[in-house]
Amino acid sequence: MIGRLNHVAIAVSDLAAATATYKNTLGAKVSEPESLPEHGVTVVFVELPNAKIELLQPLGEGSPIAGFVAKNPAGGIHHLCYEVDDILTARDQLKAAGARVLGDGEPKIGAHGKPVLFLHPKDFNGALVELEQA
Ligand SMILES: C[C@@H](C(=O)O)C(=O)SCCNC(=O)CCNC(=O)[C@H](O)C(C)(C)COP(=O)(O)OP(=O)(O)OC[C@H]1O[C@@H](n2cnc3c(N)ncnc32)[C@H](O)[C@@H]1OP(=O)(O)O
Ligand SMILES: [Co+2]
Repeated sequence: MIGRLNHVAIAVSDLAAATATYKNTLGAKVSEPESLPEHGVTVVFVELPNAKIELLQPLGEGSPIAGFVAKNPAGGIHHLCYEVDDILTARDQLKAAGARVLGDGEPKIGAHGKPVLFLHPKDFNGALVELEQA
């Protein structure tokens, strides 16, 4: 069902500092920051030849990553995003298999303008999974 790895997300408390590390120390190509209030995050994408790294900073009240950043003040790997051909078919198969789809179960438009869903980390070996429609 899952296809390409789209991105690995790293949650941080200081997005500007993390962006500078990727740009200046690791020599990567980085995007401008983008605020996504409906996701409670501000994101910067690091463009690698074969995938992206998504740097995330909490945005606003009730950010879904606030607890994670509080527990990991130095930052930490937050989720893996896999591409799927049809997000609703994937969701329904995963629900039937007993996986917990987070939120209200309806896809939201993600950072790339495509529908995304999240799956509970405890159902996937401790790793939060994002699905993005290819
Ligand atoms: C823009 C978009 C895009 O790319 O297009 C994005 O990525 S937006 C990216 C931001 N949006 C999301 O992450 C949306 C989906 N995420 C969520 O709904 C939330 O982050 C949850 C996954 C439910 C976790 O929320 P929260 O930490 O507040 O809940 P909690 O404290 O009850 O945590 C429940 C248990 O899960 C663990 N836990 C929490 N976050 C985790 C993570 N990222 N990876 C692995 N485990 C994690 C906690 O340590 C705890 O374990 P113990 O019980 O063992 O202590
Ligand atoms: Co993501």
